[in-house]
Amino acid sequence: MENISIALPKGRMADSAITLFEKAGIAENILKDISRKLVVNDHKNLMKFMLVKPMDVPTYVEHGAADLGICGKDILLEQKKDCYEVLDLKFGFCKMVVAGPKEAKDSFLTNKRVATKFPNIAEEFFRQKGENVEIIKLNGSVELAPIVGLSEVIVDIVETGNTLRENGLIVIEEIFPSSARLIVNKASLKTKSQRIKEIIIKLKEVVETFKEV
Ligand SMILES: Nc1ncnc2c1ncn2[C@@H]1O[C@H](COP(=O)(O)OP(=O)(O)OP(=O)(O)O)[C@@H](O)[C@H]1O
Ligand SMILES: O=P(O)(O)OC[C@H]1O[C@H](OP(=O)(O)OP(=O)(O)O)[C@H](O)[C@@H]1O
Repeated sequence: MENISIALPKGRMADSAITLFEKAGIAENILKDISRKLVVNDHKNLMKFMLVKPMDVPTYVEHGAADLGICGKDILLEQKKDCYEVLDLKFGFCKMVVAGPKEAKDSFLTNKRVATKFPNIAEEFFRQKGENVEIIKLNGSVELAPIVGLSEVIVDIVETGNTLRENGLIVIEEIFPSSARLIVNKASLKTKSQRIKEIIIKLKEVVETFKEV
């Protein structure tokens, strides 16, 4: 039987991703060992789990350092890496939006400045609308940008809307909904086809069971 390696996202998606594999019976108890250790081997099931930054998951999978990975649809659309997206895992729900102060909704600005962690998504969104914008790449706390005059609007993730509210911003336009996805290395799907398909089927069963509850 071949060894299978899986890149899981650190951060807010980690618990749900780990629980999913445990519920599917793919990894038993092994994942509780993940704390500061970045790779955990389940020798019994010939599985290797690695914990990486969410933004790095597609890189590990594209290069084949991981056969499978879990990350948000937002990251897949931003990076457009060369791997297969095979399953919507139905957690990590959020929305990609354009947001800003109320005034920004009503005014049409030329050469608007857009602060974002997602420069490619933002660029493509405004290009399709025929709007000329300047993209300002940030790595976090994006809601600060319009407050301090770094940008007129932002393109960012919204879930509860609390961060926008607390910073006096509103949603101006929705771009797309996002949730966690299972991705697969293209070559692995051919060379380790049987094991990978078994894993996909087991995860799908868990995802569908949760949906019915
Ligand atoms: N507020 C949120 N609520 C629900 N899902 C979110 C939220 N923010 C982000 N997500 C989803 O979870 C994924 C991982 O987000 P997380 O904040 O853990 O990592 P990150 O954005 O790369 O930040 P960091 O730089 O802190 O690692 C995102 O790609 C997105 O799909
Ligand atoms: O609608 P809410 O439920 O308030 O969630 C939205 C916030 O969550 C994410 O930020 P994160 O917590 O990842 O921090 P960051 O600013 O460092 O990216 C996102 O970028 C928003 O800022």
